[in-house]
Amino acid sequence: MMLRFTKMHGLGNDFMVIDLITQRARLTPELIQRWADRRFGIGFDQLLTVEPPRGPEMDFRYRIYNADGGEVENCGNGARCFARFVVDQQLTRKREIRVETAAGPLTLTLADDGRVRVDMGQPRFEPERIPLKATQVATAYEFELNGQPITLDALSMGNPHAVIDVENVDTAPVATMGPAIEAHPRFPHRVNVGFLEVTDRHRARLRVFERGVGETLACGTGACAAVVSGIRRGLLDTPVDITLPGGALTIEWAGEHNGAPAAVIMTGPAERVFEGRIEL
Ligand SMILES: N[C@@H](CCC[C@H](N)C(=O)O)C(=O)O
Repeated sequence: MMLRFTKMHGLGNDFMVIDLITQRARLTPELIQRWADRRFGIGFDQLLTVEPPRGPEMDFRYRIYNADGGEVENCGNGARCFARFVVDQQLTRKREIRVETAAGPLTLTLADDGRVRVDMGQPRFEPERIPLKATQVATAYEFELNGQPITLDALSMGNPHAVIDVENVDTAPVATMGPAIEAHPRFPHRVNVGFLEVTDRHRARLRVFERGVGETLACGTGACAAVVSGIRRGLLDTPVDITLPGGALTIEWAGEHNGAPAAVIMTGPAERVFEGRIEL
């Protein structure tokens, strides 16, 4: 049986997108790993599936799998590509789309300039919701890594993120520190690791070592987590233009009011690359 798919990307964070409304497929971690391979497969950071919603208040269900085959809760660049995909494939005529994810509902809006605006929901700081082994909420957690002390912030955007401040992202130790923190025993579900350089109060640069993938050209939830962390620690003010190796996103966050964090808004591009069919 042949399965239709679309290759897409958001700032170079690339996806295989499969319509599971008009087609059927049983996905296994082994199959996803094989397809994700950039030499022997299609090549992607994440696989996204478009599925029928399970409740009447949602338009679609959106599921996300990392290149290592593991299903994850959230993907910001994927959410924008999801919105572009369902409109281009004429699966909806709406311009404001409600989708169900493993992290909760998301609202995706197609703007007139072709960019997609996503209400990414509330960030969460409680250690048990990240999850992170820590006794209380903080913005600076002390870690030991290969015998060296390091300080990082941690929060959840539906998926877990660590944020480390660096002077210059170009020389940040992403390839060495990224995998060591991703697999640190204090993050029982592993973690995405962002290296944040604050340029001024409304601009920042970021590189992300993604859980289950490695360093990617961009990470939408990582950008949201880094901006929220920067605003919470008094380093940044909303809105923030954050530049990743693959391009820039605009992130807005109105902070916390009466102990409740505001939702994070992410705006950026979503591109279709090609369509294909693969033997299942
Ligand atoms: N690329 C994504 C995040 C994908 C999931 C992440 N690797 C995880 O394991 O949580 C984004 O744009 O947010």
